[in-house]
Amino acid sequence: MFLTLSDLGWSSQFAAQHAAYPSCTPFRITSVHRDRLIGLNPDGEVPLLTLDQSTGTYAVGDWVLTDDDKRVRHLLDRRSLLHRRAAGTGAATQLIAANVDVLIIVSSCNADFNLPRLERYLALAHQAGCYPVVVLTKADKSADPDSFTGQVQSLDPFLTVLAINALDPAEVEKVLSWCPKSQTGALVGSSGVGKTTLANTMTDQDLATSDIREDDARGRHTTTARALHRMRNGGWLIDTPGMRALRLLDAQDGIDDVFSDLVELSRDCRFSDCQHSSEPGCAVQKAISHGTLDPARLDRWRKLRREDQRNSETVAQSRARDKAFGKMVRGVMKEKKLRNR
Ligand SMILES: Nc1nc2c(ncn2[C@@H]2O[C@H](COP(=O)(O)OP(=O)(O)OP(=O)(O)O)[C@@H](O)[C@H]2O)c(=O)[nH]1
Ligand SMILES: [Zn+2]
Repeated sequence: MFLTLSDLGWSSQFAAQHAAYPSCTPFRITSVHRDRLIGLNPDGEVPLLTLDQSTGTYAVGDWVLTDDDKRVRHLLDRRSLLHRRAAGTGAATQLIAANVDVLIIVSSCNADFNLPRLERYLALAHQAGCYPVVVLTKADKSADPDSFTGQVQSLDPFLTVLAINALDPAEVEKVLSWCPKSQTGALVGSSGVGKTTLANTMTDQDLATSDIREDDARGRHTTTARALHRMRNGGWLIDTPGMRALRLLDAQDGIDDVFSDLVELSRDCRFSDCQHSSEPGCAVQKAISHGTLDPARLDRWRKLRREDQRNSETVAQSRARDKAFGKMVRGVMKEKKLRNR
């Protein structure tokens, strides 16, 4: 199949950056490995090397410019970026995907349905710069799917919300229409909500078995998961293990976008640092007492902001917090011992 650069998501924004380095060749990154990248362009898919042999600053979906030896010379400015805190270790961030146009937030019309979780993903989409589309799967199993879409729509009347049966290609068309030809989508959501089912229907493939076999630097066969998949309609779908474990990071602005009604309200509070609990002149509490604001929404806003602050702490900050906590615990133990004497 012949693909042009624009089929791959190339746009005037990238072309303008390429113009400064006309002798370089553009590639879209389809997977990132420890020592090399895999790039795709109209001539096919090839391994690319970076100048310092590290790949941590690149993400699937990135556009890069290479020299004639297939070495990456330039990383083009991203339209959007999804990242997360690296698992287990301190505060290092891990890039998950770049240049994602549409973040498909998947939940289902059953026990998984959970508004706070949807708000978290919406904040993530806003922060990353992606257009959010909420897809509620298993509509065929629910007696009243409209009640679920209604709840999501109550978060934001302009939000795109689709309730579908992810196994039915005709219904999945509705999702595809929000991620048309040459646009890039990514799926997020909890385990079991139907991401794999949806991804398979969108790509007409069995993604679980679409790994690529290639020879690594030492000539061994390795099997790696392909991360950028072409969809039925000519769009692209990014599916990586990291995508499935996204947490909020530095998402203050994204959270405030999702809770813009609360941000607006708090501008009317008497104190600029109002915590909206029992301060006099609090516009948020006033809205709650007038019944125009659901107090649960205020709780969810607070909780998300706390979660984001905690995830965005630097290593030094989290050590200081642990140290302070240890000190507090030791103090309590000491006091207890003294009392028990
Ligand atoms: N009836 C019905 N079943 C669905 C639908 N979507 C998913 N399923 C079923 O739900 C189960 C879980 O779906 P998966 O696609 O594996 O879920 P997942 O989100 O990929 O889960 P992880 O792989 O754990 O992340 C499978 O048995 C699917 O066949 C739907 O819209 N309708
Ligand atoms: Zn207030």
